[in-house]
Amino acid sequence: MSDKEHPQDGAADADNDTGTALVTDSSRVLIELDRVLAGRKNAPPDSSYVATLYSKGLNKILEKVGEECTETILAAKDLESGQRSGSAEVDRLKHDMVSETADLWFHCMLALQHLGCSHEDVLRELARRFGLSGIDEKNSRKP
Ligand SMILES: N=c1c2ncn([C@@H]3O[C@H](COP(=O)(O)OP(=O)(O)OP(=O)(O)O)[C@@H](O)[C@H]3O)c2ncn1[C@@H]1O[C@H](COP(=O)(O)O)[C@@H](O)[C@H]1O
Repeated sequence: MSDKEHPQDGAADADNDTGTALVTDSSRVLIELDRVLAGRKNAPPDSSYVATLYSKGLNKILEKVGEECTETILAAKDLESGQRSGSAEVDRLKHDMVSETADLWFHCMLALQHLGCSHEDVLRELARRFGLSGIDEKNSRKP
C-alpha cells in the first residue's frame, strides 16, 4: 500500500523532492518518519511493511533490529578492509555502510514507537549527555 493510501501520513504524499529537501534538515526527517510510524499503528496489518511488523509484535521487530545491526557490522568491516581499493569500490562500500545504518536506525525507531517512545526521547538523552565526558557519564550511571 502506498503513502497515498495512508491519509494519516499527510506530507508523506509529497513527491521525491520532499525526501531530498529533508536530507538537509536531519531532525525534520526524523520527525516526519516518526509521524508516519505512529500513523501506521492504525493501519490494517497487511497494508504496509511497518503495519505488518507492528502486527507481528515486539519479538519480530527486535529480530529485525538484530539483523540490521549484524548487517551494519559486516558493512563496516567490509569498508575498513576495502579502504585500499579503487575509489569506485570505496564509494560502493561507503554506500553499503550508510544504507545498512539507515536500516538499523529505521528499525530502532520502529521499536521505540512500538514501545511508546520516540526519536525525540533519544535526542533529549543525547542532548543531556552533550559536552559530558564519556568517562564522567559512565560513572554517573553507577548507583
Ligand atoms: N525508512 C524506511 C525503511 N528503511 C528500510 N525499510 C525496509 O526495511 C526492510 C529491511 O529489511 P531487509 O534488509 O532484511 O529486507 P527484506 O528482505 O525485505 O526484509 P525481510 O523480508 O527479511 O523481513 C526492507 O523491506 C526495507 O524496505 C524501510 N521501510 C520503510 N521506511 C519508511 O517507513 C515509511 C512507511 O513504510 P511502509 O509501512 O512500508 O509504508 C516509508 O514511507 C519510509 O519512509
